[in-house]
Amino acid sequence: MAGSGRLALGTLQVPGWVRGSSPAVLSRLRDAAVVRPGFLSAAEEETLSRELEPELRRRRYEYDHWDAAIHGFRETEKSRWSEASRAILQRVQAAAFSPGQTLLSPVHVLDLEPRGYIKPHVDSIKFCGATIAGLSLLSPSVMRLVHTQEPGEWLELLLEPGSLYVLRGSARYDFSHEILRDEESFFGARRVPRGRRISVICRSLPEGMGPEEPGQPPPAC
Ligand SMILES: O=C(O)CCC(=O)C(=O)O
Ligand SMILES: [Fe+2]
Ligand SMILES: [Mn+2]
Repeated sequence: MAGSGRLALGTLQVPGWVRGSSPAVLSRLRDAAVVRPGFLSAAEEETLSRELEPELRRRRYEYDHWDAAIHGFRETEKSRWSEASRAILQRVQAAAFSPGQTLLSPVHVLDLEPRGYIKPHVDSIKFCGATIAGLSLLSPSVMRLVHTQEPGEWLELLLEPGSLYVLRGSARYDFSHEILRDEESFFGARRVPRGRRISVICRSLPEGMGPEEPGQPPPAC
């Protein structure tokens, strides 16, 4: 629907950037899988990509063995940020996490090349808490969530550059998430051509884990 960006499904208002297998799933995950398009201003997108580019460029894209979750990527765990980027990350924290949640302190930065993609996985419950929040830069992509016990239950999120997504609770624990490869990158009938995509991902620590002893998150966390 032009203008409102929302589609009425019965009484349920579904934003134009979320699709699901049924109104029941959409309704159930309404607060658990959230996308905020345009969360970043153009200037903020520029701030982040400018800061990340030199660090990422030093690394090589990896094409891991057959069972790895992520293909065609390079990544870094970043602890030191410019003041401007810290302000952006503070906004992510305020928008996605509750005051009681402690965040994993290095922020995960993932650079997917145009052919790169992420296979379905659930982030390790040992190292990551109930909330995952990600900023997308450069290229749009489609994130698909599939229920781990009921494969007919799914949700798709359209992640435009500058958007923020949040997965929490059931969307984080009961559904796998993946980023579709270019050949499969459709949001319904709409083709979403994949270019290089950078994501900046904040995660809460598992409950009961203090910030001093976060352990070493595995690469797929
Ligand atoms: O790139 C993203 O937004 C998600 C990355 C992801 O799923 C992970 O690193 O576990
Ligand atoms: Fe993940
Ligand atoms: Mn990861």
